[in-house]
Amino acid sequence: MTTQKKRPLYIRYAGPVLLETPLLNKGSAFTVAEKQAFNLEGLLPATIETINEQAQRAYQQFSQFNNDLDKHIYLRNIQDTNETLYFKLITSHLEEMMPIIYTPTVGLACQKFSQIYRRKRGLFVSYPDRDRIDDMLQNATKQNVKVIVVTDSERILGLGDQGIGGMGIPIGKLALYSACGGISPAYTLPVVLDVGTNNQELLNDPMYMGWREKRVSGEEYFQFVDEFIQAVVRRWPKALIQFEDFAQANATPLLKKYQDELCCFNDDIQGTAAVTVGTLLAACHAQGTKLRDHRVVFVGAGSAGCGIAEQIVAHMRDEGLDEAEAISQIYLTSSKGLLTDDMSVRDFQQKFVKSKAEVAQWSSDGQSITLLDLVRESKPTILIGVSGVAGLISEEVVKTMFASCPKPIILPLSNPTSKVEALPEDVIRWTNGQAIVATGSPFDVVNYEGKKYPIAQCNNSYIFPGVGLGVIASGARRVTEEMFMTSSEALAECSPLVKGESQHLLPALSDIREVSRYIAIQVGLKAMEQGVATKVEPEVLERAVDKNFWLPEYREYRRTSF
Ligand SMILES: NC(=O)c1ccc[n+]([C@@H]2O[C@H](COP(=O)([O-])OP(=O)(O)OC[C@H]3O[C@@H](n4cnc5c(N)ncnc54)[C@H](O)[C@@H]3O)[C@@H](O)[C@H]2O)c1
Ligand SMILES: O=C(O)C[C@H](O)C(=O)O
Ligand SMILES: [Mg+2]
Repeated sequence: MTTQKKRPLYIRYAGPVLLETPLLNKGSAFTVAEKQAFNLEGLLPATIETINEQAQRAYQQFSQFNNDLDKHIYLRNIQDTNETLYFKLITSHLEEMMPIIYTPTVGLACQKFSQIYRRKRGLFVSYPDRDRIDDMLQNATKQNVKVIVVTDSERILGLGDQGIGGMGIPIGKLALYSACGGISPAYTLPVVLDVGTNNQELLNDPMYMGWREKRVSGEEYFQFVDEFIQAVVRRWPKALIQFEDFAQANATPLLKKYQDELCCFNDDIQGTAAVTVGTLLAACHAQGTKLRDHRVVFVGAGSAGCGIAEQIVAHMRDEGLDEAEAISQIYLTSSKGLLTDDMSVRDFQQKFVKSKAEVAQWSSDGQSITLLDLVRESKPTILIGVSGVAGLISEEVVKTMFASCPKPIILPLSNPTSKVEALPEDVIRWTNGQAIVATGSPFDVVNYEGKKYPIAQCNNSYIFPGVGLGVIASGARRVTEEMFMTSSEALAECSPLVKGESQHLLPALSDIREVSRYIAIQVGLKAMEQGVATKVEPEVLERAVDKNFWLPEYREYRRTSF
């Protein structure tokens, strides 16, 4: 990545207001000349520090907290007072701090959102204020918004309905847009749509800060979301909108409604599919297999499960199977067992249901076909957990799979850590060290019989920052399925295992910015090929990626004349 000296910024704030503006505040790094020009004399200690010195102090303070939620609160406080320093700090310690600002700690921060609330960040768009959404967007502290992450908080990770507490997720995702995808925090806006909550604990909690009503649903809900979307289109017509952590019943309908009309995507459906297929492509490469050689069982048939299944089908087709053959190798289970044609299922699950007549004899109790029945009978080579339920991938399930598959690929992807379908160390032990394992939340290396097994974090955070950068740099007006497929392939190409560099399935976090840049260029090229980009020259795209890649360094300030 090339770094260029940035032009000075012309600033119209001064004095305490400048110090209270997180995008502009430099704290002890204001120079003598700036202190004079911006009425800061006397407001700061005498020593002028570099951003590295500031980050050193902040890291020392961070290290003094001994629980992750306190560390999270501390980092969020830096983010709300000095965004440049925040990104300097977290990008210098990404491996240590990503689990604090993002999954899994962000889950707890969402659950405790009203209790730990400190300062404003993002937009709270509440249902009772629905006739004033345009005004709210005018109030946003960011004027030139390029990426919005929006949630209605109904399915926060595997933790269910968190009311306005779900705001923690858009904040965390957008922090990664800047830290991993180089998108300036000046361009990002986290939004929570407050349509009430069905979480009775929150409704009973006197501290709860959201609209204290049951969730709005049905037509009124979709109309409200549409009012928000149309207001965004009026204010920032080119902004990329990422839908995040919507419940299963709304996630797919919203995506279908808007994906051909706006520049938008659903991260849980499409981002998750892309990172999972990227991980599977890397695993296949390690085994010398193709995706089309595999039989895949899903534990969970919701947004993530069906999104991944669709993209696996698309890749199997690219590898020569026809659609029906590809679908026949994929099995989805919900809490009622294998999806079969005698069940009532959602539209997006329909194509994956199996004929009950053909599989009825698989059932051991003559009724539903449980996960164990399915694994015993279908003999999968890949098992993917996206249920949000801890422990579903049991010892018996794994050992049954292993009995007919000597090199199983097992991905317990549910977040946060407390919801993981199986612990990696157990899976490694139950398969005598033969399984390839990746999880959604971060896990330590597993030591088994003297050997070390690194556990890849198969999380959509490997995908959305690069996709976002590619969309911005190419000026894409839509985010297509093919752009996501390209992002999976680009991620797999960056796998250290594929490159023969190490046993790691996915790249190290220390390389994530280079990986995002590579994904961005491939995604931008795909957008051009498909005619949805405004830039059309590959060299122009590469330059735009580098030009858009924001790095956390202070810029020189000059005073605007009023
Ligand atoms: N690693 C990642 O990047 C990533 C991305 C997206 C989602 N996820 C995780 O995946 C989980 C599910 O997300 P989603 O958006 O698909 O949710 P969802 O609510 O749309 O789907 C959950 C599915 O699990 C099924 N389920 C519930 N109990 C079950 C049981 N006992 N047996 C089998 N299936 C059961 C439900 O029927 C449903 O089909 C969450 O925990 C989320 O954190 C991880
Ligand atoms: O937020 C994450 O860590 C991944 C994913 O979007 C999820 O909902 O679990
Ligand atoms: Mg999510």
